[in-house]
Amino acid sequence: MHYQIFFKMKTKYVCTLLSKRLMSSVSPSATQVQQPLNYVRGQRVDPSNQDKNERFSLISPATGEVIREVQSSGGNDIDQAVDISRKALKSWSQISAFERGKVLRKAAEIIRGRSEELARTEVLDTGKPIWEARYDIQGCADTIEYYGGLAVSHNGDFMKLDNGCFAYTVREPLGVVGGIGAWNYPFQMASWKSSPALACGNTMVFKPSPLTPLTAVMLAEIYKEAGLPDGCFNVIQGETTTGQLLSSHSGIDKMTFTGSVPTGSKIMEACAKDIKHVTLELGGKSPLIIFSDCQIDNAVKGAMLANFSNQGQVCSNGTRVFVERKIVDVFLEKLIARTKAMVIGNPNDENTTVGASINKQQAEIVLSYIKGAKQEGANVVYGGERIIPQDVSLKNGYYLSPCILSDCSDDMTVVKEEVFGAVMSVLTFDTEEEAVKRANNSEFGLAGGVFTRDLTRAHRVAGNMEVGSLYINNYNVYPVGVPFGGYKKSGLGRENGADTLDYYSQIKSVYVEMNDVDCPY
Ligand SMILES: NC(=O)C1=CN([C@@H]2O[C@H](COP(=O)(O)OP(=O)(O)OC[C@H]3O[C@@H](n4cnc5c(N)ncnc54)[C@H](O)[C@@H]3O)[C@@H](O)[C@H]2O)C=CC1
Ligand SMILES: C[N+](C)(C)CCCC(=O)O
Repeated sequence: MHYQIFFKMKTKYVCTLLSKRLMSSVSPSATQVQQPLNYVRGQRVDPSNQDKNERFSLISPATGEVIREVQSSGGNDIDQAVDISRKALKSWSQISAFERGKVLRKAAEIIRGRSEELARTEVLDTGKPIWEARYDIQGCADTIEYYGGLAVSHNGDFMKLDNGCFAYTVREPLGVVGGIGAWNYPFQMASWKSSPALACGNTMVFKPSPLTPLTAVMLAEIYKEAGLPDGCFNVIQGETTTGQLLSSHSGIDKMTFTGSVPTGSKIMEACAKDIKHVTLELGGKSPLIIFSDCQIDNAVKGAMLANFSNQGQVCSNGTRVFVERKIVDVFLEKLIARTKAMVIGNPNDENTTVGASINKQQAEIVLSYIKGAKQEGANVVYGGERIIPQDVSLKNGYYLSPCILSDCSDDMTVVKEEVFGAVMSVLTFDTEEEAVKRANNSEFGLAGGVFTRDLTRAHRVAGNMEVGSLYINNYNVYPVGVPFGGYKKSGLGRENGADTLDYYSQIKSVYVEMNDVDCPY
């Protein structure tokens, strides 16, 4: 479902479904949040890691409060989770794809039934507005259902050869998959990685980001309730060391990762030792080209979707907004007016459109990019400041007003590097050729967009852009089934589409001789 449609539904949904009483009854309870967060052999467990000092604090982005301490998983925990996944692989990989698909489809149904609780927990972890969290959870149910349906269709081929001989191919699972997620879409990362992996008959050990540990383990419980045998999906919590131990573990056959380019590169390096398969969904600095013949209000909305969802913490964000010079003034005027109307505040409030940054450190990175941009000559035409909401309980959260920078140039740091916050750089151009050339002048290639009414131009630009996902007259929509992943340094492999199943399986070719062996010896 598109964001816009979701926005329209939001008001109705709020009025009819979400009385305050219902909201509190589905919010994560303190007891639930305090439960063990590792999940191994079909149950929540605390890590056995002997070093009790290896722990981290879970902090609510909305309030800055410490919610709990989480102990990191160590080598023993990972050995155990990998071992259990290996044992579970034997039977799970032998079950028919139809039966595997049924489990996934059932899990999707359970997610829909628990969506409000999942969304509220995601808000607690991430600080994103509740309507965005609902949208994410709903999308995850769709993805899991989609792979549940697709499981049966992922088959091999048959090849007729000479003299009655033939060959066939079988799609087999890779084995035990290690997954590592980032903090901006925690439930989505666990779902997008586990569902195609499980559909192909793999088992998985998943490590969420230490900033957002709460919902992956809920997914594990949902899978169990849906009939997934114990040991097929395990969750371990931890920081960098735990991630390193997982990605370098010799019992892992494939790593799938979402996060920053430097970490992705380290994971790929760790995988090289054992020639592990790897999927990397990394960062971006995506371009959005707005031509003067566009429907301008749509272009403004598209630029906002490309920059301001999830506090700007989205890998595919179109942060380099190239606007044709003759419409830049009117574009900025409309953009500022709409951005001013955004509501910054408590992510659990229905009307909030800008929640909290994930933490102080990330907010400071964002503010320092804005400061640097000013020093390099950009003009802050709106936002880019820390806002302390009136609600005193939120005073320790990091709330930033969405920032619009004009007068940007391609050589500015803010225009070259991934900021991972709501900072839109507006650049001007005169010709299509120039815009495309400048858009492609980046080490990243995750996504891009074009707004124009000229269909020929739209498709020509789409063809010329060096990106994995291209939007014509919209931005940042992710319908299930449409592959997502990057060109260049933005990654390897694809998620969310049918092709994804190829990245979680390998082909075995079987040759069948129907005659006597013809041998020259
Ligand atoms: N493009 C994207 O999708 C994302 C980009 N980022 C960018 O990355 C910056 C840093 O944020 P982080 O959360 O620290 O991202 P990160 O990429 O360093 O971490 C992501 C995940 O990898 C794990 N990890 C870290 N180092 C590892 C290693 N050497 N081996 C294995 N696993 C490892 C982390 O524990 C986490 O689960 C942000 O400021 C942002 O700019 C962050 C999240 C997502
Ligand atoms: C699919 N999407 C863009 C919503 C999330 C992908 C991961 C990321 O932003 O880090």
